[in-house]
Amino acid sequence: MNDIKLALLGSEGAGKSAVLVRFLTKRFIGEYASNTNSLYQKRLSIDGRQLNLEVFDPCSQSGESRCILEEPLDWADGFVVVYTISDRTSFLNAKNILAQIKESRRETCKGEVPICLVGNKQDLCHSRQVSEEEGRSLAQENKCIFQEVSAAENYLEISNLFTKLIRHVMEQLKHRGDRRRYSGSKSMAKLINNVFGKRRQSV
Ligand SMILES: Nc1nc2c(ncn2[C@@H]2O[C@H](COP(=O)(O)OP(=O)(O)OP(=O)(O)O)[C@@H](O)[C@H]2O)c(=O)[nH]1
Repeated sequence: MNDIKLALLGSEGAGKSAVLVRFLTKRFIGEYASNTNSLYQKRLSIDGRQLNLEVFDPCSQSGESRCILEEPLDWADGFVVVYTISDRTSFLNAKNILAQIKESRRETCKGEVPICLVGNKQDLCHSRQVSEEEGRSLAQENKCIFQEVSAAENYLEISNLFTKLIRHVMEQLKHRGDRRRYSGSKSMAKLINNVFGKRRQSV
């Protein structure tokens, strides 16, 4: 069984939890507790391979320029960076997060870091502040998968995005001789507990 570890990053209220819960449960749930770090786990089968997916959804901290946590950066095999198309600040924050991921992986990761840039709340396009083209070029600059989605309205696009990202992660892991620094024994649950003393969840 392959372990795939993803971290969700983005501004407060960008819809990280909504996107993830849509993928994991096919449902949209309007409000989530945002003051806890959560680790979601799910068994999946992709291309006939059984996977154990773990996704870390950190709680937001106040301040857009907050530093993302070092532990998820080290721990995760891939990242989902979410911004809101109707909030330019969240887009700028996503840009900053992408730079931080690249910087943190510069030394250790020879290949591309699997990242998916998600422009969420596409249903709010009447109050759009970030064009689709801007999102696409930021993704191209950073060699990310890109898609605008609406966690409120769609499941399929989100599911396809996660599947693409997971495939990319599987490719990268296959080519990484050293596998990962944090294998089974040092799980994210432990890391989260070390840093925050918070809970873990299973979906
Ligand atoms: N219209 C619309 N609202 C959305 C969408 N996705 C999420 N929301 C709403 O945006 C708000 C924030 O969503 P969350 O999923 O909690 O966002 P988050 O990024 O996890 O927020 P934090 O946990 O505070 O960092 C909630 O009120 C959601 O209902 C979407 O696609 N469209």
